[in-house]
Amino acid sequence: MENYASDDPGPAFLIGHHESNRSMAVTTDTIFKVHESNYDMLTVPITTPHFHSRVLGLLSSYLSNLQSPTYDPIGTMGTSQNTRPLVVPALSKLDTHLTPNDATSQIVGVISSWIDLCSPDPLIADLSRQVLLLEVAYAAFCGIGYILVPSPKLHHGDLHSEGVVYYARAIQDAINLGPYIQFHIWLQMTDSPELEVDTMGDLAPLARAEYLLPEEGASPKLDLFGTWDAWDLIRKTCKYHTRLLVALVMPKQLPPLTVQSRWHSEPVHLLTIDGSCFLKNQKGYPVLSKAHQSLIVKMMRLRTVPWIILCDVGSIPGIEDVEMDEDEENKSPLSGSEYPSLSQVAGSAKKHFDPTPHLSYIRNLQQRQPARTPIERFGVGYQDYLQAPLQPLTVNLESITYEVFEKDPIKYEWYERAITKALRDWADQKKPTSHPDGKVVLAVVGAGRGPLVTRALKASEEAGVELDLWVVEKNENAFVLLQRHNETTWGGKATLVKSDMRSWKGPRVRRQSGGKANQDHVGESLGIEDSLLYAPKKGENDPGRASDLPEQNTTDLSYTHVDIVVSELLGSFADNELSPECLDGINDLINPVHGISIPASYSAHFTPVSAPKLHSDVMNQTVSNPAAPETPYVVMLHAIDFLSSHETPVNPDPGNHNPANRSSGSSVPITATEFQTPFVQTAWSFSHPNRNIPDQTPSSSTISNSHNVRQTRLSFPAQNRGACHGLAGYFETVLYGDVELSTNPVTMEEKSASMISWFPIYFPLKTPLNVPDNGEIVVTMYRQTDDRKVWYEWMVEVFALESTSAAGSKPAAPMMSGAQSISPSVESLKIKDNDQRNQRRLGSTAGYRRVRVGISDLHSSIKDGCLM
Ligand SMILES: C[S@@+](CC[C@H](N)C(=O)[O-])C[C@H]1O[C@@H](n2cnc3c(N)ncnc32)[C@H](O)[C@@H]1O
Repeated sequence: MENYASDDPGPAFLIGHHESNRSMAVTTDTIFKVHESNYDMLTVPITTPHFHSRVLGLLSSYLSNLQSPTYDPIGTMGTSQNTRPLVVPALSKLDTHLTPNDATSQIVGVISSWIDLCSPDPLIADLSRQVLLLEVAYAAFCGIGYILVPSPKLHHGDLHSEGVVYYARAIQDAINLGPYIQFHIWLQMTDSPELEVDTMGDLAPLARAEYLLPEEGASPKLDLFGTWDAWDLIRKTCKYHTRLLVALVMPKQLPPLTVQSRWHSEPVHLLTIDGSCFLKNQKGYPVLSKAHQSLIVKMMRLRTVPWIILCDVGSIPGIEDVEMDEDEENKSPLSGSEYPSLSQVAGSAKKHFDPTPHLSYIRNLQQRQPARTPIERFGVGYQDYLQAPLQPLTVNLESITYEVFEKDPIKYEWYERAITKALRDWADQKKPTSHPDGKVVLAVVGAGRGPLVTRALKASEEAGVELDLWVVEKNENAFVLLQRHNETTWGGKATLVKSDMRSWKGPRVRRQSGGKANQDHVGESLGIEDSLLYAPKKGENDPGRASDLPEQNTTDLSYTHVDIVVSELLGSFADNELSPECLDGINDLINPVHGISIPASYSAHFTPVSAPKLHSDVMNQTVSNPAAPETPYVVMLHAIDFLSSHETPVNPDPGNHNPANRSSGSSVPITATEFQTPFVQTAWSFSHPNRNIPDQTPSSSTISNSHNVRQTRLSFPAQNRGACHGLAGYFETVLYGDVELSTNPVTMEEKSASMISWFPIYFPLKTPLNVPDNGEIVVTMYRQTDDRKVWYEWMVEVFALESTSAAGSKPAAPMMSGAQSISPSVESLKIKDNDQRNQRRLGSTAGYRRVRVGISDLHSSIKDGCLM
């Protein structure tokens, strides 16, 4: 991996400084010093310790005077928890250091960490809610744009996650109160009870005993998805609000990749790294483990690059007193903006003190970001951006759209390879051609601006096989360019036909020689409405055809077959731009014995995903477009999590906090963390020429398209709980022989790495479905047609496994219903699939039964179907 080149500077890191016990007024001068130290921002508590003691005092006097409520005879008082509510008075001068000034734009306000919005004691929860709202209101008044809200407290004695719903409700109020504020919920990656430590002055321990469960001493366990669960509840309560974001704590010990990839799919806008997360290299400099570096690299490639907040890493020079220990005072200098390698340090004679070594390290990490892949560079700005799929059949594409396709470094190269191979095979196998002179009749159908024509001509040269080349395109604007290319680039070697390929009658050839052949004759003789054959004037840049060919009469021309038809009519889900219907239209023109289609076949694939950003965007679009949640979108999927995947990561990083893998220097390459391999399955496929098209009824005015209907029902085991927001769709195609293209993440590297022409497709769900641990997601999908248009229908069911015997052990994978589970590319899953099918034949798995716990609507894109 190279580092970023100067023409690809990579994402800029914005880095902030957080001090847990900061209590000072922030002025423009403070911010000046922050910038001077190379930080970009500062966190500031919204209120002071004075406010904290005022609230504690209020609570204490309230509790000491508390009398039990007098219950009325019909018990209405029993339904009210706060019979005499405790009201926190508005902030006073001493309660906050914040004041509206120019500095506020560089500040992240921090909500008091001593509150407990989740407390089972309604008094504490309500007091905390009031503190939150007072602080938010004041921050909003001051013009603060970003707020950090301490995480919900998940453990209260033996109660677990009970109060998250109160927290969520309070956050909803806060969002409404600060209409210009972005709220960052400060979350650990996993729910680890020992990370929830109460400190002096916290409200949590003040919860009254009657609201807590008697502790039975069962020690709470680590729950890998516990904090994600809490986040899911909060954001659902707040209806996926676009101003509700995650501030994610980088833990000292990183959790499994399944957990990391889940957070990567969430709106993480702040990444907080505590001083304790850093290791020390041999020279005593703070460094991060390789695993931490790789995760940062991965996170920094999100569409919205998260800001990094360094927490408790020492003071900013000039702002607070720098307390140095002797060791630190003797440390070596940083040379320029580069963080020094060990040899640089050893060789440096001049010694300086670096007051912000953690910051210097992160700045150095920024410079060592690996180069972006071609698709990442190509897709900048398009990550997780919903686009309506193209309809090139009914809408004429613009030149710029073709230009974007033509930038693909792989697609055209692979087509050329496929055509060359097909021509060589044709010649080697001495197959008769459809041309009387023995030329192979090749037609590029749907030629656009002609890149495949250029490739066909190159392939002909490479293979040493002569072509009779036909070019069909229905876009009259693109056709102008085809005419120009034929004249200037292709030497008039192509015969151009402006027509919908479905109404083209096929190529024409002379059966006898001796007469005067002229392209004009060919054009006149076609007799196809709205079609045009391009015939350059004699002597006018027309070396190949008009002047060289012997004269003959048009009556000598007759239709012939196409030996090789080359097309690129594929969409992100293979058949969604109606390649099957278009190629059916020329099926009869293809040489019935030896005819070849490039592509020979293509297949659609999908897998269920969690995609909160896409869900939120689709919901927002629904306001103006009710069909939005029933539209398949083309998206460069990025912030998504695959719900069904291999448990073993593709590229496990053993370097997680292993001192042997410590990185100290500027020269060590970093790669982005690779998450697990998804379980992607094949929905259906099409192949051409299609020898099985049923005969059309002569009495019917329309062509029956029922042979292009498809249906599938596939089951996906889901190892970990999550929220299913939709399906990610891909395609694979066999161009010819072993030349294949793929956007399927499982096979793309092997088949067509670096191809950029297609982004995946996303089939949304109107309402997300929650999936339990070790659950099963079953997807039923249809490709439908009414002979005028084509559309998709999709529906998702979620199943949980329920033990039917007290002592049953968990099966390796969920049970199957009527669904298939086949992935041709994933051998291990094939084996699992066979096992499951065998089980299905037997009818049960001992000790377990499937319980449907969720079902989506039957979604249909009929309103936005593709017109045939
Ligand atoms: C995805 S573009 C590919 C263009 C070009 N072959 C390339 O690879 O850059 C598909 C092209 O097929 C054309 N097309 C689609 N359906 C067609 C049809 N039924 N008859 C003729 N052209 C068609 C479109 O106008 C468009 O130019």
